Amino acid sequence: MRASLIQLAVSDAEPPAERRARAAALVRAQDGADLVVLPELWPVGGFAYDAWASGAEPLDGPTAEAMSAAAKAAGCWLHAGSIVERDPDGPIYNTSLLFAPDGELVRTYRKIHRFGFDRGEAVAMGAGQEIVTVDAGFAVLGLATCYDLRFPELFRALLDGGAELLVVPAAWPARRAEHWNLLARARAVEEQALVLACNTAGTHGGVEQAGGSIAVDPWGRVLAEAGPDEQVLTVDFDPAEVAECRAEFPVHRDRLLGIPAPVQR
Ligand SMILES: O=C(O)CCC(=O)C(=O)O
Repeated sequence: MRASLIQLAVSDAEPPAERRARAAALVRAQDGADLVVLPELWPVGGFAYDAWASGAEPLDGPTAEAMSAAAKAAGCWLHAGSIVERDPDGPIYNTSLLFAPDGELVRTYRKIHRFGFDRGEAVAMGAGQEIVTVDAGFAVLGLATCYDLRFPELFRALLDGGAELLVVPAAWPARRAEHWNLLARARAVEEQALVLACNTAGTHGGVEQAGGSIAVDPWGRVLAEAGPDEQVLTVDFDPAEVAECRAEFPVHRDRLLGIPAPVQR
């Protein structure tokens, strides 16, 4: 299987419609790939908080429409990264979109852990409530977004939901690039899963991005890794390796289920 991680450079200067057209053209060009992944919040300029409310879209809005057509044209699964979703009955959400090769929007995932560091996302967005796994035929995908990477309990829940391939779009700052790389590998080792983690490049909302999109196998080995600038990272992977790794080293068999409450002495 082949994946393309489109590490898009997102800048405050590029008008959203141009960025959307550019992203769609990049997806269409990946016609040899089985799965294409875009990063987090690229349609609204990532960290450009001021653009979130005005850039919010419904699930059949212009980004979903362009990405559906691009997935169909390329004939591949497309994790289109995330948009700011406008829910007519609620708050806005940081929502990932997953399209099948026929262009159907098969699942969405609302980011559960909002980035509370500078309060921006935690104040502006609603929190997702649903753990999302999707059987894509070649593997069961587990969906998470950016800051979620810091919360291993989510990934354990994805494992319990059958996840074999963890897909993580992000807008991860350069300041914590080592965390990004280390956590992507840690999640692969812990869950004995493949990890495809696609970041943005460039600087948006005044925050320089790490790039460094990464593909990791279930043993924690790096299959491919991007540099800091815009690029399409292509990687070949074998979904069967997940079951092989879990059979050869069945660590999940030894899990402590029903962890007792801590005792303070
Ligand atoms: O956890 C981090 O260091 C970055 C998280 C982040 O930028 C996000 O979730 O948007």
